[in-house]
Amino acid sequence: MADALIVITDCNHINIDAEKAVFEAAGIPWKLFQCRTEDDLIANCQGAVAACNQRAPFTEKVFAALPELKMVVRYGDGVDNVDLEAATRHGVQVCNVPDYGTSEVANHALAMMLAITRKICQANEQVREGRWTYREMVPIQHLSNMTIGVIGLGRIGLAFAKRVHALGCKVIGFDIFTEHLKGDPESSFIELTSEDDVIERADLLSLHCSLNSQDAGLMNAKTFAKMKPGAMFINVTRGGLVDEKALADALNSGHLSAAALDVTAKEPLPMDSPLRSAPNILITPHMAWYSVQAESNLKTRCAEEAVRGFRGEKPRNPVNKL
Ligand SMILES: NC(=O)c1ccc[n+]([C@@H]2O[C@H](COP(=O)([O-])OP(=O)(O)OC[C@H]3O[C@@H](n4cnc5c(N)ncnc54)[C@H](O)[C@@H]3O)[C@@H](O)[C@H]2O)c1
Ligand SMILES: O=C(O)[C@H](O)[C@H](O)COP(=O)(O)O
Repeated sequence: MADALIVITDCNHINIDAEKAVFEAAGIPWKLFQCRTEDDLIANCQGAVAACNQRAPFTEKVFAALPELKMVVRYGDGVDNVDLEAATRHGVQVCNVPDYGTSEVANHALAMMLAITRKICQANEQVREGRWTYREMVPIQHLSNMTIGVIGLGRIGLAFAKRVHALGCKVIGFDIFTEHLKGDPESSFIELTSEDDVIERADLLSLHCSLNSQDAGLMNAKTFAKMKPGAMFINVTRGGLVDEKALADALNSGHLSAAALDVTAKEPLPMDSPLRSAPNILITPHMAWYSVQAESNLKTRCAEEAVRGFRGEKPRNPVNKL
């Protein structure tokens, strides 16, 4: 039997100094791998009691092959790469690190909104190419004339809504749960309505809902067609929420005037993705969460949770109920 340890299953951060400090202070043996597949996880994680995980897929097959595993902690917020039902069946506690970078992601979505509404990237390209005129950028609308639609009003969606409200925009929103918003004076500026109404009335639609299997393809040819002609679209949440071919078609036809994505269905974005040749699209490499402080907060908290899992202590941020 392999010795008990904590594994980092995969991690593309600049370094793992924060985790190393936490594990060494706790006196717990640990190893770093760069697993991509189920088989990588099964081969490398024997003996692991707790795992820090970035993107590698924890599935039924993986849990069944790792009987000593008691906890998986995601480096991040979303847990869509972990089969929660399978984890629960195998008695594995899944945890995440919520709110390590809420303001970073909301700020990134806001930066994307300002860039696409003010046509900053096109203007920059044009100046570099030697042209000095605003004529190729017309029209640009006054921001406070815009209605911003927000789907998903959790931590990040709400933080984004507050930012755009401060700019004078009208905010309409939809969430499958709204209990936390009722009677909250800080979010009373949001007009809560149906998902369809948000999609149909928004001049700019921004997704902030978590990805559940039933939400896959939430934005598809049908829902993009419902959006106003000339509307804009932002997704900093998960690429799986969007049919990317349908988004490229909506941009190519001019039905949508612009889009900005921080996440794509497959990451890195495949070289043959139709999004690469679509017009008026801004794409960043799943970096909305990043700041020096958010990264350090994320890594330390992820490692501390894994130590609690290793020791059989109560987790701080459980996602599934055992
Ligand atoms: N790009 C990045 O770097 C980055 C960083 C952090 C988080 N994220 C993504 O952002 C998501 C949201 O993060 P959060 O901290 O705000 O989470 P959260 O749990 O606070 O909010 C998610 C909200 O979405 C709602 N929701 C779920 N399904 C929905 C649906 N079909 N329609 C409408 N609302 C729905 C939930 O009720 C909840 O209020 C995460 O799940 C993650 O996928 C991305
Ligand atoms: O660790 C990272 O690279 C990011 O924090 C992480 O992958 C982003 O995950 P999210 O918070 O979007 O679930």
